[in-house]
This record gives sequence, structure tokens and C-alpha cells, in this order.
Amino acid sequence: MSVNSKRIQVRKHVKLANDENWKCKLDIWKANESWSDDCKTVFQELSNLGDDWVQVAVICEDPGHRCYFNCHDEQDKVFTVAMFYSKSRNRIRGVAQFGQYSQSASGVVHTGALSTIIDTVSGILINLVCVAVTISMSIRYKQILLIEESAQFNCWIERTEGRKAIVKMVITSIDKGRTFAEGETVWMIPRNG
Ligand SMILES: CCCCCCCCCC(=O)SCCNC(=O)CCNC(=O)[C@H](O)C(C)(C)COP(=O)(O)OP(=O)(O)OC[C@H]1O[C@@H](n2cnc3c(N)ncnc32)[C@H](O)[C@@H]1OP(=O)(O)O
Repeated sequence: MSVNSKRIQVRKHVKLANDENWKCKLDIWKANESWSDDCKTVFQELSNLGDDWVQVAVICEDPGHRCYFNCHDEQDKVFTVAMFYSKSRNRIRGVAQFGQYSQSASGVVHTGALSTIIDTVSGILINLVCVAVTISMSIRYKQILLIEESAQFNCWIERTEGRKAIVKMVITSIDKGRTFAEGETVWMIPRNG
């Protein structure tokens, strides 16, 4: 498929839990036994934030394809993410559980795993507002995140500048005492968007 032959389709894969057509398929995005107790607790807190917050998930139904974000296996050994979107706040909050297969240097989560999460969550947020693609991304890795640890994140639209939008995201420890990564992504609405 040539890049120019098809418009970029992000929303096609982004499903909101308040859509009856998708509700039943979101079970895979619920807390499970591979998650730490802390991760499950934050998931529960996020689930109870109120009607303004709705769970959002990436689901790919293209035959033979899988979204890179959904790289977890049956045992959830890479990483799994659960997230909630507030339309009124232009914000996504969520939790991530990292597994043994997310390793970079010994015992440490790969920076690419974190950048995947930042790009995808930021992309979901901006694409719930308008069609946009990543044009640049800057990440500060501030503290080491260990494999099999959990994290929580907060993502928001910082500002817009013409066809561009700047989205920020912070990934912290579950208790928010440590900041693992801060991301700033720039998004552009394509001319044919
Ligand atoms: C599926 C589950 C959910 C997943 C979540 C979503 C994740 C989404 C991840 C993605 O977005 S995947 C796609 C990754 N991104 C790309 O492939 C973008 C590739 N770039 C392009 O297609 C074009 O550069 C683009 C359509 C964005 C812009 O082309 P245009 O011809 O319309 O714009 P133009 O060249 O006139 O540039 C407009 C402005 O953007 C600036 N610009 C363009 N590309 C840039 C770039 N790469 N970095 C920085 N600035 C850039 C350019 O300098 C200029 O700045 P000014 O307005 O200030 O003059």
C-alpha cells in the first residue's frame, strides 16, 4: 500500500468504552493477574473518576495485522496499558504494567517502549479532537524504570499553533514520587486530513 494511496486512519482503531458496540470487547484492557497490586489500585481509582472519564482502547481488526501498541502477548510480558479519556479536560490518564520482555539494558525498561506509549497515548488524545500525525517528538528520560514495575501517566493538549498541536505527557511511578519520562510531541493536521 503506498503511503499516499490512503489517508492515515487513527480513529478507526481507537475505541471508547461508552460505545455499546465496543464495550464487550474491552475486557482485555482491564486489570489482570499480571498487574501489580498498586497498578490494579490506580486502575480502580481511574475507573471511578466519574462520568466525564471514559475508558479508551486501541483495537485493530485488520486481518493479519496488530497495532504495535498492542505488543503484549498472552502472558502480558511486554507491557499493557489501560487509559481513560476526559473530553472536557482534553486529557488522558492511565496506568502501564511492564513485563519481563520490555527489557533494554539488564533489568531496565527499553526507552522505545516508553516512547511508543507516549506517541500512542498522545496520538489517541489529539486524534479524538482532529486527524493529526506526529511530526516530532522530544522525550526526557529522567529516572530509571525497572521491568515488572508499574507506572501511571497523564497526557494533555498543551497548546495549538495553526495546523500544529503540542501534546505533553508525563510518566511517573504509581505513587508519583518518581518521574520516569516527560514527552512533548508535535502533531500536524495533514492538508488532506
Ligand atoms: C492506531 C492506534 C492509535 C495510535 C495513536 C496515534 C499515533 C499516530 C502516530 C503517527 O502519527 S504515525 C505517522 C507519523 N508521522 C508521519 O509520518 C508524518 C510524516 N510527515 C508528513 O506526512 C508531512 O510532513 C506532513 C503531512 C505532516 C506535513 O506536510 P505538509 O506538506 O502539509 O506541510 P509542510 O511541508 O507545508 O509543512 C508545514 C509546517 O510543518 C512543519 N513540518 C513539517 N514536517 C515536519 C517535521 N517532520 N518536523 C517538524 N516540522 C515539520 C514545516 O516546517 C512547516 O512549518 P511552518 O508552518 O512553521 O513553516
